[in-house]
Amino acid sequence: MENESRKKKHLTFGGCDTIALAEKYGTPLYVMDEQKIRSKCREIQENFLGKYENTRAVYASKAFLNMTMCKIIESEGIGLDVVSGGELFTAIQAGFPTQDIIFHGNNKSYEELSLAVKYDVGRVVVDNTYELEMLQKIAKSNKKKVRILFRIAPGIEGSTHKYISTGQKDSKFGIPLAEDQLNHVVAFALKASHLELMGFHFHLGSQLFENGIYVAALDVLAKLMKDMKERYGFVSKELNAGGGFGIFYVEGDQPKPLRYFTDQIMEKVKTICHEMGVPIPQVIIEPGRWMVAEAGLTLYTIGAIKDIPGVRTYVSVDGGMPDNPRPALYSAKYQADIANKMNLEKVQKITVAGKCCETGDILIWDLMVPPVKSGDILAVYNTGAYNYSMASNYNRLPRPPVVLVNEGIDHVIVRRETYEDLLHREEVPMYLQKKVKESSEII
Ligand SMILES: Cc1ncc(COP(=O)(O)O)c(C=O)c1O
Ligand SMILES: N[C@@H](CCCC[NH3+])C(=O)O
Repeated sequence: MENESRKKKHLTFGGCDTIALAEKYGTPLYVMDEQKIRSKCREIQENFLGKYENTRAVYASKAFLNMTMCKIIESEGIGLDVVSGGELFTAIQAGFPTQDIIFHGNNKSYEELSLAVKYDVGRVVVDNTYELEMLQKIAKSNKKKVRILFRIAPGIEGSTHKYISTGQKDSKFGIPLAEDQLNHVVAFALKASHLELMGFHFHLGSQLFENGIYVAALDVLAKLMKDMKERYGFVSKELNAGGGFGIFYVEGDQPKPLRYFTDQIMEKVKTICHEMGVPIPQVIIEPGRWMVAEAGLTLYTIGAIKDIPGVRTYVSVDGGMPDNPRPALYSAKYQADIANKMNLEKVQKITVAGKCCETGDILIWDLMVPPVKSGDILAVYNTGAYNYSMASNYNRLPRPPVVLVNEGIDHVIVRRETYEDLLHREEVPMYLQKKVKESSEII
């Protein structure tokens, strides 16, 4: 009976009572639902990998990465996109098959590329000439042949926040569509003894809802592929259309099923190849947010409540911009509920503030909730992407743990940071450690 009433009042997630999770692990707490991640993987299998021949999907691990996530992704037959030595190291430590890893980034270092070459990463997506020349040298000294794609900047802009738009001409990512630059890199790669050019890549941006921009970018790529075929006889074996598929955060967001994007991409690629008289290359997608955002929930405890009559009610939680910098960075919006009052009517408008010394540390403006009290638990939805992975220790706040829930069972996959962790890498120079002289020594 008591269980039933808890169930009615409490939010459940991944088969777990969120209030019980908050009591067990404390707050703030990231909760990830394994089944939700796996169902996205299955959607990819059914609507893309299983539907079209010669296709590949990699998960953009910058959205949410740890060794457990590597294991889940590997078990679902999906590859991994990494953008740094740290992400690559995590995947290697988790035993992820390195041939299924694609390495991205606009400024990969010598050390990062060396790690990629040493561990036989499947593809390196080369972003610029500097990297191209360095990679050839590293591959040569390791006596290995590295398979590469070129990332191009197609000059196509999606409708999203400008900080997460990447396909436009004026972008730090990708090789510009300038004939001399393109010819230079392609000619270099085709001659390079230790590189094998497989094709091209673009990534238009994040939280995108329209498939038309993928088609427009493929039109740009078609022209490039024709030029390269005519000039060098080079025919792309691979074409990577990036990620960016949008998800639902708040009213107004209109997410589409994966096939809305992938069917259109495949149809366009087929048409282009038919017109060019070349075989259809392997088509690759790299979703990040779409795979994990909805699988995540963040739990907070409500502390101070400040009512400014006639203005607004600030309700402060025990986390904020360090565990979710997205509202401060991109004016991102979220929905939330009071997890211990799910059966009550929403009659009060509040603004959810974080606990940092920043006026901009506001998680949600104007949220309708039931009458709220200090000690209530706030659950913020769809925080699975770019929250844990972008978390910081601002104001010396220890980062929250990540608990994986799966049909009623919970496991800690990342433990909570401690104050000791915060001091872990610190050293005080010897000269500052000297004690102040005793007064008897001075006089
Ligand atoms: C190269 C590349 N691929 C894939 C992604 C994944 O993007 P999203 O999380 O929006 O799917 C990103 C991030 O924007 C990216 O930079
Ligand atoms: N960090 C961004 C997404 C960046 C995607 C990578 N290029 C976000 O939270 O929306």
